[in-house]
Amino acid sequence: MERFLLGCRAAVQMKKLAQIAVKRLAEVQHLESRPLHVVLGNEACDLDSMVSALTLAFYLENTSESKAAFVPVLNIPHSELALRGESVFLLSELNIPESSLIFRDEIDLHALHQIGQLTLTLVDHHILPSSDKSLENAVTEVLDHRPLEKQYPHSCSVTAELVGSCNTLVTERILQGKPEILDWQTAALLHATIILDCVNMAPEAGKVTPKDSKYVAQLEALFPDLSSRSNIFESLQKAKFDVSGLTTEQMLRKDLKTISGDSTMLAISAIYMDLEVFLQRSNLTAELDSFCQAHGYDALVAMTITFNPHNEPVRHLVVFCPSVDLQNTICEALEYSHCPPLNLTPAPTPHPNLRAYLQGNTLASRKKVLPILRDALWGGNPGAMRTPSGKPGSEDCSQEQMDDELDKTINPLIPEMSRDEEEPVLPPTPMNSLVDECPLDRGLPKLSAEAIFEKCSQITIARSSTSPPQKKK
Ligand SMILES: Nc1ncnc2c1ncn2[C@@H]1O[C@H](COP(=O)(O)OP(=O)(O)OP(=O)(O)OP(=O)(O)O)[C@@H](O)[C@H]1O
Ligand SMILES: [Mn+2]
Ligand SMILES: [Mn+2]
Repeated sequence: MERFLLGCRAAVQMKKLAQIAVKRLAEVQHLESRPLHVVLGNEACDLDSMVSALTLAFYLENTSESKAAFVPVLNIPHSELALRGESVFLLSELNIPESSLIFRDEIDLHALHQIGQLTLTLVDHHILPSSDKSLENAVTEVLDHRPLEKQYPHSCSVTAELVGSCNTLVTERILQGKPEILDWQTAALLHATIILDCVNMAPEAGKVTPKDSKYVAQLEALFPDLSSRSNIFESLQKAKFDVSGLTTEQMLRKDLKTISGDSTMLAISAIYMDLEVFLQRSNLTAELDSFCQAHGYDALVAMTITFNPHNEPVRHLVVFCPSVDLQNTICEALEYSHCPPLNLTPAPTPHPNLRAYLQGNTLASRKKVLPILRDALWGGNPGAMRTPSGKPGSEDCSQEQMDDELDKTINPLIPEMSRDEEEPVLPPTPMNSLVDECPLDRGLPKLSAEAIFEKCSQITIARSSTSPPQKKK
């Protein structure tokens, strides 16, 4: 009897499995017929890029009439997520499994584009690196928070607004479009990212704008049990700046952008440590040299940032370049830049291939330094500078821009200086980085459409199964 009963059970189990398989097959076939609309962040894949891709794809999937399947793709290899401590921390705090995410080395965008199954929304950037140039005509939407450096056809919807965080623009889109889809987990992702990008909404950091503050307040009004801003900022900042255990190569890759001139490729890495500590790293020059050789970079600019006892940023610039001529071109461009002036003071270094400076203008982050370097690579004449679209970009600095720069540098020092109320305090004009080399040419995709479907359904399951997750103990 027992054998008979076990047989019945097996038959029923098999039946159930067969039904699931048929259902899955139907779903996959359905997906197979649905083109993919990928929401893609930038190649540095900082928290702003990751979260704006996740949340905008979520919004589009829940509101769009298009029959496309909307999928967020993190524009880095899966293996590189671990270098982004703040992202790993936030995903774990919000119970979003890393396995539910889709990374650039797990999906072949070019192959999908070739069979006409791809449309793209770019978030937190709007210029594709040369290795992705052929994807340009798949771009149907841009959502970015730096000045536009490239025109897209009218059929492409472009939102570019100089706010502190791209996620402010995503939050605005959701709250104006379909606020009811916003769940606690998605709100927490948006809220935390805007707070980190805007340095805890501190005006003296020069990032936050009225729109960032407005939407952080709206998220808090809708979800009063979101964590406190200082808790969020401190834990994300700590995770972001924790570079313990990273090799020099990993530190260089952790927050990297690249630009290219005629035949020159330059990497710019944000380094979250003090200059002195960085220069004392063992074998530094050899490490920098092999990093550049391995990736075909002709020079590397490391932008270090730490904080003094008053918690103010201290910035240094390090220029590594074996070619004396190119090193002089880069250093002169940085030293003589006036838009913005970097106020550089040379600092001692252990090696002739290395030049270092203390950067007096502590508001000038990579968004400001990158255009100076790009001009230098294009022959130092802003008019000659070419954005990837081949259009000359104007890097000339108008008088009011220079006054504006001066303003930004002086204002935080004299808080009582009245700000023109209706004039919103804009963050330093972030410039898009002309990423030339996509650091992701790592061979063919590993996921078929079914596996992508599997991942997407995991995301759905992960989302639907979570009420506001209890904070981890
Ligand atoms: N004033 C500050 N106080 C505390 N933390 C600060 C302050 N300014 C920056 N940070 C922290 O350092 C990280 C890097 O900031 P950044 O160098 O200004 O650059 P960014 O990442 O905001 O923007 P970029 O100019 O690099 O543009 P992208 O190329 O990244 O698009 C900040 O995240 C903050 O934690
Ligand atoms: Mn951003
Ligand atoms: Mn950055």
